[in-house]
Amino acid sequence: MSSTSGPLPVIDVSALVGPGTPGERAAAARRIEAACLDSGFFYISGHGVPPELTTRLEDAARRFFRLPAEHKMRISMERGGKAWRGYFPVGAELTSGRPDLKEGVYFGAENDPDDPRPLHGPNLFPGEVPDLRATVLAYLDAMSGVAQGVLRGVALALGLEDDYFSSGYTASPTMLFRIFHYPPASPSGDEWGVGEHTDYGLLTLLLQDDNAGLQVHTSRGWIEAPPISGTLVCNIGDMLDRLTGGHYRSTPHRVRNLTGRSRLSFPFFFDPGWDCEVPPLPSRPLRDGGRPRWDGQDLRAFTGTYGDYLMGKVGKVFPRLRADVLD
Ligand SMILES: O=C(O)CCC(=O)C(=O)O
Ligand SMILES: [Fe+2]
Repeated sequence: MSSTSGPLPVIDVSALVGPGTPGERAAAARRIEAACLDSGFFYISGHGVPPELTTRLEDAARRFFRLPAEHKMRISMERGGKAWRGYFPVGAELTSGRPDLKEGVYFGAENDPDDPRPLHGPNLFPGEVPDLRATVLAYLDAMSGVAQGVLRGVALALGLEDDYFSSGYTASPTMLFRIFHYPPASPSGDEWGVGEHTDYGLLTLLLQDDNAGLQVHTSRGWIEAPPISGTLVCNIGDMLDRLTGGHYRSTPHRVRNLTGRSRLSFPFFFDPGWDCEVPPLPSRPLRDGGRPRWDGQDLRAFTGTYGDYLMGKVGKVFPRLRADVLD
């Protein structure tokens, strides 16, 4: 249960996200590679997202969570149906089989109402916080540019063309975005804001307010990933772990808010296209001989598309919504 403090690297990605010389890009890629081989978690600076956009987002999110419960329920996930968008109250999501001590709103790319794919469709925005819509959509747009830049670095690190992801797996990415509010946890209880899990896709980019709570399970034990102003926490998901034969780690993490204050976080998930299969790269032998990972799952054994993989996970974390999404 204990966690020790241990710094994760802060990597300047400006040369990958914006203009950069081949030398600068290669240097950033080497730092990303070292972090991916180690814990699979790092901070990024130089991402170019305007601070006023993140301030606006935080401010609008705070106003939303302060609304009376019945107002928040006007955009409840039940109304989002198979698009899997909208608000869920504290206790409705079960990340690792137990209710999480958090409430939140699920968003994604703004899709057509007739999009036949599960988890695709229009977002639900609250009428009471009218600026949230434009702010979330601007933030999604900014994040997809940052994610393509970080993946350019990952591609270079893997010895691939720098557009390997942007012209392939993420040419038409699956993008999900959430805003979470973690009420303070009781220091004597054993409630988790988010239970231990790994993320499902390629990359997660996490904005945190100034309250700590995120913990990462590295080979040196559980360490904290506290907020660092102006940075985002970046971690890799199961699909990048699978693609690299386990060389890049999709590392378990969890959240416990012991600050005594309300914590807000904003994870953005940048994942392969819905219909993409993500087989391991041919040139990579399995790390540790393909030893099963923390949860006993063998990522290599899965067959199917990223959409299939994601749907398998969704049914577990939102059992009540499963019928909506799966029928
Ligand atoms: O809120 C956080 O700090 C992390 C959230 C997270 O791990 C997730 O949504 O996958
Ligand atoms: Fe996560």
